[in-house]
Amino acid sequence: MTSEIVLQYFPDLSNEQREQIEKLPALYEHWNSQINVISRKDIDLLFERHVLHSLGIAKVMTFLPGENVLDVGTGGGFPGIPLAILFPETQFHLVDSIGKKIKVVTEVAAALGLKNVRASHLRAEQLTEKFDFVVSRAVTQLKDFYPWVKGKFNKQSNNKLPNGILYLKGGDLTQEIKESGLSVTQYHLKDYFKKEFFETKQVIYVKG
Ligand SMILES: C[S@@+](CC[C@H](N)C(=O)[O-])C[C@H]1O[C@@H](n2cnc3c(N)ncnc32)[C@H](O)[C@@H]1O
Repeated sequence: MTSEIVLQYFPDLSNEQREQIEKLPALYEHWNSQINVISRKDIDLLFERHVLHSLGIAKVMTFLPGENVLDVGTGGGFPGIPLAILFPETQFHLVDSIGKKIKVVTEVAAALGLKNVRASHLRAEQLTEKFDFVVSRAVTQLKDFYPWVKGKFNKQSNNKLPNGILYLKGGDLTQEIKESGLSVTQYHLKDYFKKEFFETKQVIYVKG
């Protein structure tokens, strides 16, 4: 397994970032054997299906130094860990309602020396802090997700999009978007990544 596919689309990574990315397979193989956070068949495709997919958010948004980003339902750390590697000066708070997943995230972040990651065992609804952006993948439908994070955004926006949600989704989202009643912007990852896996994958942006 090689990190080539990540470097192909993110050629400007520093040596430290490359080293952190290259450490991921061994770390996830180790932790996945104890606590299942990635499906077994996906471990072989870690760079494409998890790391590069998570970094799809970075094709839509460049987080700024000092900004705060929440990853809701991070599981083993996706998309939060790859994004924290890419944006070392942005603060990431990774939360999950299952404690053993947070154990994996905490261990992986420590092994990578990531100083900008905090991981907490809690439900998103319990959070009282405010964030600039909320990221997520594979947690729940937009109509259920939005109320969890509503009102948790800093008022001041400094990026090309106002503070809000950047959610990784796939497949036909027509019904889901309609049911949510939200005004969304869809970014198609096939415009950035030329692999079949990304054919229907999107980043969904919702203003906070
Ligand atoms: C299918 S997993 C996805 C994990 C990760 N985001 C990924 O894409 O690999 C969904 C995760 O969301 C977590 N979750 C579900 N509802 C949640 C909530 N209200 N607050 C925090 N985490 C939640 C679950 O515990 C689970 O780990």
